[in-house]
Amino acid sequence: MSVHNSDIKRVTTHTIQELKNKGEKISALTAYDYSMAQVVDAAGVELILVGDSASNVMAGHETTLPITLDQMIYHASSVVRGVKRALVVVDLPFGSYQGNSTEALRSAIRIMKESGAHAVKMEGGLEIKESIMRILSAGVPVMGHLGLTPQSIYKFGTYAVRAKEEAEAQKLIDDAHMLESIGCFGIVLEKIPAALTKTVSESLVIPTIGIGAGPDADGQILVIHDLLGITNEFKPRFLRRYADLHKIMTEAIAHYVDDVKIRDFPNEKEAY
Ligand SMILES: Nc1nc(=O)c2c([nH]1)NC[C@@H]1CN(c3ccc(C(=O)N[C@@H](CCC(=O)O)C(=O)O)cc3)CN21
Ligand SMILES: CC(C)C(=O)C(=O)O
Ligand SMILES: [Mg+2]
Repeated sequence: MSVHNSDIKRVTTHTIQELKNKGEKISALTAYDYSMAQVVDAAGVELILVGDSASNVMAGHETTLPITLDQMIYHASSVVRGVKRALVVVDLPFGSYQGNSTEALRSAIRIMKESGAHAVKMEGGLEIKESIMRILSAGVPVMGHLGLTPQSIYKFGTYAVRAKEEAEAQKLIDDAHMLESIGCFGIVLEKIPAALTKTVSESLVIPTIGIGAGPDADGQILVIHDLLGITNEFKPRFLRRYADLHKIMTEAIAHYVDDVKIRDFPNEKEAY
């Protein structure tokens, strides 16, 4: 091995800030396992999110609510082992931080200690301010998440665009400034009008990372299985599919089945 981990310049929360300062857009994607994290990291993505979307994509649940802190730690530790360069951020799952700030701090510390990740992400604004402050005080970088917050789906009822109304837009702007003022290093903005993303991103020092939030966020994030076209049914307007792996994987597997059936696999060269 000529290249050791220590030879690679790691992305930190400061690197992410410098990208915004330079006017360079930030690329982010999710990953939930070691093999996918290796590919995503080596392809040059700066921020890898171990999203609670693992609840949907990995476990097949309808919502992000069922995934547990232990399960998030399992996914996060697997991702960390596959990453040499990117900043690894982990979603605090539903129920692990909304109760009180002591429980929130305990959850964040478990993620940092048991997975080796570099930061946590939490959904919400003023409602969770005390919890975010406790975690930041412990030296754990925190990323905010405003707009469509899937852990609150049963409060809102739909996955429709958020903050179209003036009052909700103003609350989002206030929450974003509050998150910056207490020391969050970035904020995910999910499924809000592009004009609101522009306003928020231009008035904040810290970077915004958008999903369904238009072109003016300081960075973009997608779920990796959506980008690769593995999730076949999920086709919201904001998604661009860069490959049709669902088709490629299905054809490859069907070809294998055929080869087994016709006794072509394994052949002499593949046997001992
Ligand atoms: N595979 C996957 N990709 C994601 O981006 C994702 C997850 N799972 N799970 C957690 C959250 C949920 N997210 C979502 C969920 C639904 C829409 C959405 O636009 N759904 C409908 C429209 C619903 C409506 O307008 O009421 C759609 O067009 O598919 C967007 C983001 C984003 N996250
Ligand atoms: C969609 C992103 C921002 C997320 O929170 C997740 O994947 O869980
Ligand atoms: Mg999430």
